Amino acid sequence: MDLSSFDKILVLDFGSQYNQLITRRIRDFGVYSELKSHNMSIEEIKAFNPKGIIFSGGPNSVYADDALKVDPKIFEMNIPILGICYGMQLMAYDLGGGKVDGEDHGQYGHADIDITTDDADLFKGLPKNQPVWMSHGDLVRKVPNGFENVASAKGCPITAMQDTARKFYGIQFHAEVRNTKYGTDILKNFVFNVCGAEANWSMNDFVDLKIKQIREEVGDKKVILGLSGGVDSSVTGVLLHKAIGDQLTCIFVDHGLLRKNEVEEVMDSLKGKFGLNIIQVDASDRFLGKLKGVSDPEQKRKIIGKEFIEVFNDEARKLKDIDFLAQGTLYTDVIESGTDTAQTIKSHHNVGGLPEDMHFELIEPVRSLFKDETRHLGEEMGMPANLVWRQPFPGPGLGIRVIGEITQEKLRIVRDSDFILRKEIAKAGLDTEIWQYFTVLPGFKSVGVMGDERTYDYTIAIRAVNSIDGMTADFAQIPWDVLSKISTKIANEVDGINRVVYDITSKPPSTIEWE
Ligand SMILES: Nc1ncnc2c1ncn2[C@@H]1O[C@H](COP(=O)(O)OP(=O)(O)OP(=O)(O)O)[C@@H](O)[C@H]1O
Ligand SMILES: O=c1[nH]c(=O)c2[nH+]cn([C@@H]3O[C@H](COP(=O)(O)O)[C@@H](O)[C@H]3O)c2[nH]1
Ligand SMILES: NC(=O)CC[C@H](N)C(=O)O
Ligand SMILES: [Mg+2]
Repeated sequence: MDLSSFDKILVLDFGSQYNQLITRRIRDFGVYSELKSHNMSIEEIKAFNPKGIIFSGGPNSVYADDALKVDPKIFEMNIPILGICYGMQLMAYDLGGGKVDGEDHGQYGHADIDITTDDADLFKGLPKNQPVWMSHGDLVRKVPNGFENVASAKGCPITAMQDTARKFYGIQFHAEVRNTKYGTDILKNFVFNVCGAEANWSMNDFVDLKIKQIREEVGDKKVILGLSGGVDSSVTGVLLHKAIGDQLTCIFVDHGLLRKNEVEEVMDSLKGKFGLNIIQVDASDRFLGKLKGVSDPEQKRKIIGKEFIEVFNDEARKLKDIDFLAQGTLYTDVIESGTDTAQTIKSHHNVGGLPEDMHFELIEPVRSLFKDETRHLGEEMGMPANLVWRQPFPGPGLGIRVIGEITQEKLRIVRDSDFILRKEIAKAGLDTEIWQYFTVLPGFKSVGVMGDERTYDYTIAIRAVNSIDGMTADFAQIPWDVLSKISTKIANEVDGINRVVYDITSKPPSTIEWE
């Protein structure tokens, strides 16, 4: 099996935080799609043989010195092109006769657009007036030669443009985000009606394709996998085992930052299952030793990332002749850690936290997927629901839930309060409904009164969110009576806590974890 048997849509990357969302929406339609650099050569594009090409959004301005470009010959390939935001501006700027500028403008968030013609290919079958999501500072002022303006919005007279003869299209808004009500339909109109693609790809093909790629890459060499018991590394482990069998050894690291009973639970759920061979390493002293006295979140993440690799190195030395390190890295970890074109939000330990002088070659088969896609991949491979739908737990563990310096005392408080929270959430039957929930120790003290005595103790925060892919999230609305029980139990049973607060922020503007 190779890619030539599928219809494909190529997405070219100009640096938007949402670029991979475009490819995954298209994969959701059953059409194979990949994100590639805007620098891709015409020969490489020909070899990929896409049915259509999409230019993503991006932070630059098309008229600036640092603007990212495409080879102009792409416009002569006779392949349909859709430009989104920056992508549309690039077409307007590069195709001749168009005009783009950034004067007195800026539109971020909701907007209502009007489709101004009955013959707008991308909006076939959709309402003439519809809500979209914008995020731009520049505007197309004049459409390029051969194009017509087909939609407008307040403050954005040219919101969509088309040249039906060449099959070139541009939209100023982001069809790939969920806030654009008919975004999926607009992308479908492009993929199926304009490009004529067929839905002939599925997650099952992804499994076959990855197994083939992994076998080619690894050959007869050996691989260790960082296995946390979480969704991403477990799915990666099962996939790798299908591909290379006993050439795989899994390393589960107890870094002293795990949740209560986690070591036993992980070993119970995975040891001897799916053919996985697991080595458990107790490395808590070395992690906690290196973290002593460190309070900066990015520094903590980098120390944890480096120490993980040190542990993997030590284990690889014992096993001998290990060339590859596998991880369950997801696209969210990659984009938030920063790329050539995207900014660093936080260094995920398994990407931005890796040391520069690493001796392993990395194997990360789910690196282009989002959490929900990885879950579907796990289901596709027959993994049980309790594993696939387990809530995410970050690699740096409780280390980024104790804000500032980590001490044993603070770890105990987060661990015990998290345990109570998880128990009560499960009792209330909410554990399969809320995407992720945990407690955070902000590290300040406040005054309380318990048993007629003054206390001066720590505050604990409850963080609970709903999300699909971890890129955006809303705070979960846990019923008051459940919250009330949790609060009472934590204040009564966890020594050192006299106040419980509830985090009611979404992502953005916050992130899910506090560090
Ligand atoms: N305790 C650990 N021991 C070994 N490897 C780990 C550990 N924690 C994290 N990793 C590695 O880091 C990767 C990223 O961690 P992350 O928490 O994002 O994924 P996960 O634990 O596999 O899944 P989930 O997001 O559901 O918790 C993991 O896929 C795994 O390869
Ligand atoms: O393996 C990981 N290593 C990390 O360094 C890391 N930081 C955050 N997370 C998890 O990623 C998702 C998004 O989290 P944020 O909104 O906090 O960035 C949430 O599910 C977080 O729990 C991490 N996972
Ligand atoms: N999201 C985008 O693609 C933005 C494009 C461009 N940087 C602008 O501000 O208009
Ligand atoms: Mg995890």
